[in-house]
Amino acid sequence: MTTAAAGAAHGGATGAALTGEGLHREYGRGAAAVRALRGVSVAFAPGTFTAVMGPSGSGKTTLLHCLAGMDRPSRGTVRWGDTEVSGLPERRLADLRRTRVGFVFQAFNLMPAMTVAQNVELPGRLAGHPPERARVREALARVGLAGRERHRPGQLSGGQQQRVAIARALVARPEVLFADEPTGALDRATGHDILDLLRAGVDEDGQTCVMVTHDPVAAGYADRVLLLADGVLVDELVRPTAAQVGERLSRLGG
Ligand SMILES: Nc1ncnc2c1ncn2[C@@H]1O[C@H](COP(=O)(O)OP(=O)(O)OP(=O)(O)O)[C@@H](O)[C@H]1O
Repeated sequence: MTTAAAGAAHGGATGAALTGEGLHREYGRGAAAVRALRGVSVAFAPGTFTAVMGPSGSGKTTLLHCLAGMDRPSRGTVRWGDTEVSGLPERRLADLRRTRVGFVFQAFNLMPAMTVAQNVELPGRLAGHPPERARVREALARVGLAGRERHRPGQLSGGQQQRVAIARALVARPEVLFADEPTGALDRATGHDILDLLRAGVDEDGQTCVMVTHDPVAAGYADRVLLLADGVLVDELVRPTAAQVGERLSRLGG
């Protein structure tokens, strides 16, 4: 399957892999209320890599969590392909989340007492659907960790641990991979390896990837950069250089 065909297979009627429409997210009430998102509408085409940037507190993580079904918008809708997920009951949402989206965090969030293979299997096992051994091996090979199945996270470098986390996120073959500062805990060279890996997933497998980052160089790996300020989408840059991103970001005070 070509990248375009793989991507199209993941899209909904609108052609988008993921859409957020009129997203608002308020925390707290009354005078103490924080309006983290104030009407964000955005669509992500299948097989594209998008970076979300903006000053600290602009709502990047809140947006990612709402789009990934880890948090619920106060208003607005989220769709994965054609499926509207923002109004689903928690259990149904949890089931869908397990198969349709993957999430990678800055802190790799691996279980130190478990082997690499057990970590990759864990989300499926907890949900009562452990992935087949061959799938786990394949996911680890895809991130360059073939043969490391029996190692413990503590025996791996930070970059290798993040690769395990990516394999864990990809083993269920999700339509969208979300990453929140995936290189934030890594040195620059290791960070580039991880970004190369995310980029290859998009180019070679048709993966749709949405990544929050503070780093203009990391954003330079994306096809598109969304800029948030004060809970509002203020700009969109297509295939920007790191210098363009840095310049635009500094104008926003980021
Ligand atoms: N659980 C919460 N309760 C109350 N306020 C929250 C909560 N989570 C986030 N906020 C507030 O919502 C706003 C947006 O936060 P968010 O973490 O989405 O921003 P961000 O752009 O990801 O920030 P950073 O770059 O610093 O990680 C901030 O003002 C934050 O303090």
